[in-house]
Amino acid sequence: MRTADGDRAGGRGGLAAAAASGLPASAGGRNGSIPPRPDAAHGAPDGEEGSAARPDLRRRRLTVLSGPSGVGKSTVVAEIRRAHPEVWLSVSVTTRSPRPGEKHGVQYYFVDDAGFDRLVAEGELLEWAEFAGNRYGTPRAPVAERLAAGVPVLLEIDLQGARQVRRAMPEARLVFLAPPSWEELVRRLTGRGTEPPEVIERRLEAARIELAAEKEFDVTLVNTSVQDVCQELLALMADPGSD
Ligand SMILES: Nc1ncnc2c1ncn2[C@@H]1O[C@H](COP(=O)(O)OP(=O)(O)OP(=O)(O)O)[C@@H](O)[C@H]1O
Ligand SMILES: Nc1nc2c(ncn2[C@@H]2O[C@H](COP(=O)(O)O)[C@@H](O)[C@H]2O)c(=O)[nH]1
Repeated sequence: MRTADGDRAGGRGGLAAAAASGLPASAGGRNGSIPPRPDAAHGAPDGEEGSAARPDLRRRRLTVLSGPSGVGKSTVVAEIRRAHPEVWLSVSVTTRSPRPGEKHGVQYYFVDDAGFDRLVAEGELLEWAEFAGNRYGTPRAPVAERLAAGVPVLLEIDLQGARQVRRAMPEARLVFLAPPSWEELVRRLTGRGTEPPEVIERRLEAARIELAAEKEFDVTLVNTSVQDVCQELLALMADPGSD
């Protein structure tokens, strides 16, 4: 585990607005609808109602996992989904087409461009970014709901999204997943066999930028073993850290 300087500038982020927002019953997806916004009214998930003398541990329950395409983020997330139901994994919205085996509402909510535009216009996304020709975003309301309930939340998003989360919620812990080597990253991305060569090239271009941004993250985990990374990630999520 490589640990960067965890000190962060800036004040506490607010999610009060997030709690007041949610996804519409249907975002016009190509594969169906997105679940409706939760009905319940939720308090400020960033603990604004809490005492300054008693730090609200919910503030630190948001963990962001980023890293270059092909490093193994989805593999790690799938293992956590399988073995650790106590961790809530955000399901992103994307305009990318499903890969074989991917299911609407499990890996992603697959929407068309108009559906994504609508989510952006209505402020339904906590963050969003364009990556290698497709758009991806994190539905705001479900994250706010889980954080308000004190549930540990994990987002798997790209560097641009991680930067947006850092700005909006400085209390989030940002974890960078690094490959053992550049060669191994290329091997994994190519070996996955899900993208044509030109898309692999775009993703590797983005990977160079993402690798150069490792220092922006609080912690780096090197994905040599999926099991080890899962254990390290779960240990981080269980550790509220210091103020
Ligand atoms: N520790 C590991 N050792 C060897 N292979 C791995 C390891 N972790 C993941 N892989 C393999 O690497 C490939 C890429 O993994 P994965 O799809 O999880 O990457 P990703 O970071 O989610 O990529 P993307 O950002 O493009 O979605 C997969 O074929 C996966 O099985
Ligand atoms: N900013 C965001 N990035 C996201 C989100 N969901 C996934 N991603 C990232 O996109 C790339 C490509 O993913 P792939 O499934 O097409 O291989 C990868 O880095 C993901 O982490 C999101 O909601 N916001």
